[in-house]
Amino acid sequence: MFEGVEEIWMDGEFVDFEDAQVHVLTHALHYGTGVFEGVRCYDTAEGPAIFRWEEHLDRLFNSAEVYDIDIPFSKRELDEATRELIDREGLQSCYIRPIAFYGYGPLGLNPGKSPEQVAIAVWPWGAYLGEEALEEGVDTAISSWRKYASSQIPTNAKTTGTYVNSVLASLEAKGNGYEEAIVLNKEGNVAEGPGENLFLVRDGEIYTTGLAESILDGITRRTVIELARDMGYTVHDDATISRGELYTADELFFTGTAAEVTPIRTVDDNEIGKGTKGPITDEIQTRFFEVVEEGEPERWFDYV
Ligand SMILES: Cc1[nH+]cc(COP(=O)(O)O)c(CN[C@@H](CCC(=O)O)C(=O)O)c1O
Repeated sequence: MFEGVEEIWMDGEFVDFEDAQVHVLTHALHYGTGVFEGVRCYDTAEGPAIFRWEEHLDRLFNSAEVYDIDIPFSKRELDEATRELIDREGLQSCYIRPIAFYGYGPLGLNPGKSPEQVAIAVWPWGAYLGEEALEEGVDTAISSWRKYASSQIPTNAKTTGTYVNSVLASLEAKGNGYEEAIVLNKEGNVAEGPGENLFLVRDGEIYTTGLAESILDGITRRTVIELARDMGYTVHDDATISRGELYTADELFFTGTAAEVTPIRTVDDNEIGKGTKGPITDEIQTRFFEVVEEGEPERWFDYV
């Protein structure tokens, strides 16, 4: 996955890939006390451009605030470091992974005097669930693991430690021969995927789980809601979707920085629609890729 990656930006310096190490007693390794982002730089018609970078940086700093992580660099410094790293790696398009975390210091639940560290890595990352998935869709299963509630752990923060919930769901799905899981919240209604938001199409209208359903406020989710409305679709962005509604949906799809717009073709072996990418999903996916290839609207792109 990281073939060819030469350097990582770490705590203010560009370090060789193999030197980007942390101590085994790093606080975040033991207690999951880190926050991160997943961002894409696309090779647009006008050259490499980071997609909705400002929103991602805002979310990173907001996530950090939840855990009193005082990121010791400004958004501008992280922005400059990222652009320089992409340039030094000679990448036209890439996936960007900023992470801020409590480093090696006294252990114990109170991070106390642990240093606050930041690293940024970039690497080429193609279709998250596989190229074929973008065209044909993925086979999914409802996870037996529920999404943690926002009253238990803030779901508006991308916290490293909380991804064990996603890992469990993903391991279970793949262990049972499916490509991805769909996770229900503690009420038993649909939350999202382990690393994606979920959209449902029924009778020509589009639904996605509301932020109160213990989901991440996905930036791709915001993008798709806006694009779909611009295309004239009615979008219900605060829906409560039951498990049964997944089975009877006309179309389903995931959205995410890594997943982009990935159709869902089956849920628990039930075919969705015709068991392949639905027509509205196709329209939205096509529009999404037009946007990221053309670099339009400008406001969503920061050229490297
Ligand atoms: C739980 C979850 N929900 C929704 C999303 C979509 O959010 P957004 O990227 O802002 O549209 C992501 C992103 N998942 C990231 C990490 C994936 C990984 O495997 O790591 C991503 O897509 O980069 C999630 O992790």
